[in-house]
Amino acid sequence: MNDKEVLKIENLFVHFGTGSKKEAVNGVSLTVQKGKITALIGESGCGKTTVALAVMGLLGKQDEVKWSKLEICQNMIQNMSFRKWQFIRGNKVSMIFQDPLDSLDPLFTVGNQIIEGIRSHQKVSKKQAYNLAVKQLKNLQFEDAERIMKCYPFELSGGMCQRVMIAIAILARPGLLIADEPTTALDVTVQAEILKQIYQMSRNYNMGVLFITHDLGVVAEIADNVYIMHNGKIIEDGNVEKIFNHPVQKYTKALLESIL
Ligand SMILES: Nc1ncnc2c1ncn2[C@@H]1O[C@H](COP(=O)(O)OP(=O)(O)OP(=O)(O)O)[C@@H](O)[C@H]1O
Ligand code: NI
Repeated sequence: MNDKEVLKIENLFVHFGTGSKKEAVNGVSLTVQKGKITALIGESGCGKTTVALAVMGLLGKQDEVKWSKLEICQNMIQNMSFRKWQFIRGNKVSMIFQDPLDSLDPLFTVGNQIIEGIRSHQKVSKKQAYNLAVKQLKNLQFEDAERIMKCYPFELSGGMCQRVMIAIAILARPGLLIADEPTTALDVTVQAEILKQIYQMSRNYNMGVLFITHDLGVVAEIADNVYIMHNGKIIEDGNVEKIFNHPVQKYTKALLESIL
């Protein structure tokens, strides 16, 4: 891994203990660069989320996971050592999940959770953290950010919880952000603003982003590089211009035609 890269996966295989006979992820290799957005796209069930969960060390004990190389922000991951994953998850990587409702703690206010998140990564006072939190929420289209800070998760809609999760993930200033369909639950104007935020964060803080989606419009808008996944394998990759204008594989062409 060179110092421009924040994620390097070589030959990742995942086989779910409880699932079908075939591999959910079948020899995937990909790289995410600093300050760039790398999209992982493909139809539902092709294995995108499974790749993300494997990188985060979040697959179950009964699942078989192996790789030739997995490197995150200059940390070589040899096996699923719990402590190593905790360190990496806490310090280097943030993930925004497809379903936000499971990710917030129902017992604490939104403000509490954002402030805690900031203070576990940056040495700032509670007041400074509060101000950072309010500013970030405003950037994510919460006009009444001060009121939102006092709310419990159950008082917010799914889309609002998702934006809170995005605030927490961004404020952790991770080297690598993994965003799994982060805007699917949101309406179009909010979605556009959030994509802009993720884009700016990646440029301003040199954060590498692995952006999982099946929305090619979104990919065209923000991605620098693209990996096309099909049946557990990467079938084509390249920069966004190459993929959209000069696709090689039949599957990629079909995928592109389906949105035109
Ligand atoms: N916990 C699990 N146990 C068994 N099989 C699973 C499990 N999670 C996912 N799978 C299977 O693994 C394959 C890949 O699933 P995955 O969730 O990674 O797809 P995806 O590309 O993220 O799809 P989507 O776009 O719908 O989110 C699917 O066939 C799915 O049914
Ligand atoms: Ni998924």
